[in-house]
Amino acid sequence: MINRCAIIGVGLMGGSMALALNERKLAQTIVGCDINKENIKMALAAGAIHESAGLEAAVRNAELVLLATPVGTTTAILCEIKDYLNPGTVVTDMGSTKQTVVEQAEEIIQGGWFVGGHPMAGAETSGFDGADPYLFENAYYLLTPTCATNPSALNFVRQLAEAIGALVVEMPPSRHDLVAATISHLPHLVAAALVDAVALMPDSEGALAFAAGGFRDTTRIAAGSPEMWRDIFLSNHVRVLDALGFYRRAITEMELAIKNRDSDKIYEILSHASNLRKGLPVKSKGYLPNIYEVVVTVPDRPGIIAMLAGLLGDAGINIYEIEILRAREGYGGTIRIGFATPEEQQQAIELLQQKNIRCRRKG
Ligand SMILES: NC(=O)C1=CN([C@@H]2O[C@H](COP(=O)(O)OP(=O)(O)OC[C@H]3O[C@@H](n4cnc5c(N)ncnc54)[C@H](O)[C@@H]3O)[C@@H](O)[C@H]2O)C=CC1
Ligand SMILES: O=C(O)C(=O)Cc1ccc(O)cc1
Repeated sequence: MINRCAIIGVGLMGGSMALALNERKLAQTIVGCDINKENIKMALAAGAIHESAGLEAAVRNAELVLLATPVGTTTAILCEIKDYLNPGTVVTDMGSTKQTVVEQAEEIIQGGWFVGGHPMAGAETSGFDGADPYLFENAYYLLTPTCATNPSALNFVRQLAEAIGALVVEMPPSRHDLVAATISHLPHLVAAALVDAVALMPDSEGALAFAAGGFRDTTRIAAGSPEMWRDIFLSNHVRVLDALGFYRRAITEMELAIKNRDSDKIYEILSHASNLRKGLPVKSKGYLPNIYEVVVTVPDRPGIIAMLAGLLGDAGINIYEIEILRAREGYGGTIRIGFATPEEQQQAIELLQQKNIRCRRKG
């Protein structure tokens, strides 16, 4: 158990970490530090942090200092706290970019006690309000040690990430930044550009209102914090521009195929992408195995979800996840239920059919 853990920035990520540490009783005292008093208030009220303090008081005697602020603030915060750390205090961050941050952190925090970290889980919301103790469950947690990293510090952070349910993968900071640029930063850039593209359309007013699921799915992340994403693009500008180059190549190939009315080429590009996309695990979080889904159509009645859950629960069938796909008020809706095994999926279908509930296997 960690005696005293300081979390700088108790927004979505720092708040989730605080909740996760408490949930698993991994830290005796968690002290939060944040310039946003609202987030501190919420974190204290939720019992996520036990105390709040300014930077100096927060990190004094802490065994672990965890930075969860926008990446543009990391270096300045490290400079401000470095003189108040005990020898051997482990310092880690949760920022989305690594190379520059790690280079600078290793200059500031001597002895290899800084370990770069990046949990590959999150949301488009920010602030403590959206914090979730299970955010890191089954998520990849990337660590970016270098030859300067102290092995005990690395081990400490690895064990912590594993203890909150994450799967740790180590990679060099430069590799991290290229991977993150391609699978995370570029998608954000594209999502933002897609939303802005609508505004470029002649007579665009009102067009957004017609957006169906596809537009919503591809642009969800565009609602993310502009401050956080500005810092990410600035900090990882080299790799983001590389990723943009890959994207430009893909777009140009498609543009040419459409210009040439090249039906085979368009089909080839789309089916290549479709196959790659279908190969992703159903859950957005990395390494989870497939889940086995059943789609249920039910009338719109109060208590209908409780009825479904009760029916399955009484039969000992565990619901792994549940989502309302569509609903028409007063009529009915479609609900997707996920199970961990094909056996449970089959049992659920048989049970629901016995009760004359419309359902089908998905996928
Ligand atoms: N949002 C996401 O999905 C993910 C974010 N990250 C990274 O985690 C870090 C935190 O992001 P979020 O928690 O989403 O942002 P957030 O906006 O929810 O929380 C950041 C918190 O840091 C505080 N803060 C800012 N400057 C500060 C300073 N100088 N001193 C003390 N507190 C300060 C803010 O007031 C805020 O409460 C960022 O570096 C981001 O790149 C990493 C993975 C996922
Ligand atoms: O909202 C989502 O789906 C995300 O992908 C969140 C996210 C944002 C930034 C990161 O560095 C990692 C994950």
